[in-house]
Amino acid sequence: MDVTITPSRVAGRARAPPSKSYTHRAILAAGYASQTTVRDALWSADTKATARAVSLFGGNVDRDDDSLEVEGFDGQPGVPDDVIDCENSGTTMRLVTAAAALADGTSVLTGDGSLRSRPQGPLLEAIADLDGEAFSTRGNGQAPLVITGPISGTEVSIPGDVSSQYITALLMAGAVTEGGLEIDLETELKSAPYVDITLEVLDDFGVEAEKTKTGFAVDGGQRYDPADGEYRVPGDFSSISYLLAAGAIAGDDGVHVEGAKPSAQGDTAIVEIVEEMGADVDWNRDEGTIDVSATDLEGVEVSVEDTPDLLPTIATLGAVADGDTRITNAEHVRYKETDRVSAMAEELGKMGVETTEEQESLTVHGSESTLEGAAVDGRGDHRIVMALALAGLVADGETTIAGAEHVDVSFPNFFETLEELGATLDREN
Ligand SMILES: O=C(O)C1=C[C@@H](OP(=O)(O)O)[C@@H](O)[C@H](O)C1
Ligand SMILES: C=C(OP(=O)(O)O)C(=O)O
Repeated sequence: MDVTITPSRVAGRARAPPSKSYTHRAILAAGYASQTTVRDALWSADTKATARAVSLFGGNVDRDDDSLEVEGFDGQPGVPDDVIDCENSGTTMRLVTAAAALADGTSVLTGDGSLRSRPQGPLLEAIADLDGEAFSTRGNGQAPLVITGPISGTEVSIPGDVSSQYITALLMAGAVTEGGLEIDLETELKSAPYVDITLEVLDDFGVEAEKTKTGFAVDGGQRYDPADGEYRVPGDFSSISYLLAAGAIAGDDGVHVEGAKPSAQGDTAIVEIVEEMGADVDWNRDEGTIDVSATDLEGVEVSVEDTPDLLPTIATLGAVADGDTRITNAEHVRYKETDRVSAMAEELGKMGVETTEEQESLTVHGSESTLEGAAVDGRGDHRIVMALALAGLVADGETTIAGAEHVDVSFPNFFETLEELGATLDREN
């Protein structure tokens, strides 16, 4: 689907969708448990992939409005009777790989072209070190993956600078092994707040896991058992970043965002970033609301070491701001649905924005006057689509984004939400 954005101002109320990261973990944790109601779940292409995996392991997920009724496989995944298709979801592939290593037999995982080009090697090696069998059919550390369990080892080391999802995966699976797992980090950990999210969800499901001097540890033989059989998902700050950015660049009369209660998400940093760039921002943490309105923005320097998913949003904010916006510690942002560092440099380039790209950083040389409407490519990546849509709000002339349907990965009603805020859009199939 192509979406064409006509330059527009935005105003009014918008609700953030529930967190994708928390929903994935809640669905899989509920899979490890016996029976759980997951409330306010995000039902998107990616979280559906995790739900399908839970079903293939012998559980069942039923949707009832915004709640999911999850019948778990009670700590012991069965051998799937079909290939597990993780589609576009890195989180699903990593978390499910470690779950598959608990089954007494073989599981096969695959995904779409983007997911089949992302790195899985360190997790495969970890499973092999734990006495499971794990290989990439092409021998290149990428899916399709073949995993045979059960694992039996208790100590493993893994790099922390490729994906934190490997650690999340091992912690979630390690809790139901016999001997538990000690995970040593071979490098510094990037995307660290995502492991904090995991520890928070584990705790809410009654599972103990901890940070150690050298990494993380989880005892085995634990039961996933949330209080009252229920878990509630908070709002998604990566998604909120687009709403705040829309308000900061085009919200003269203010945008009011709901669903923004504090949680372990590193991407809450977007509130400070937008404020530092000069927007008027007021976050009422108790109510879970953020009010933002547009002013002239100025370039900033931001490290995305902990917050890789904010890069596309910050790049667009930087394009509109006056002066340079330097986004640093961004190498791991190249291993996402697409290489987002290059994707944002090239697509903003089509809109007349100058950037300087280095292996670990992106500098956007901004100024609102330079943004020109253009035909751009969302690269099959939900975050690139949404960040380019924001640029389209303030460009000179129309911006057409190809592949706009990919917002269904994390923010299925993104374009409806923009329209409700007053943006003028045209969809073409
Ligand atoms: O665990 C998670 O929910 C996620 C972790 C991050 O990935 P990496 O740990 O691979 O950087 C993030 O980019 C992704 O969108 C979601
Ligand atoms: C990178 C992302 O997700 P995943 O790793 O689950 O594909 C994302 O949502 O930006």
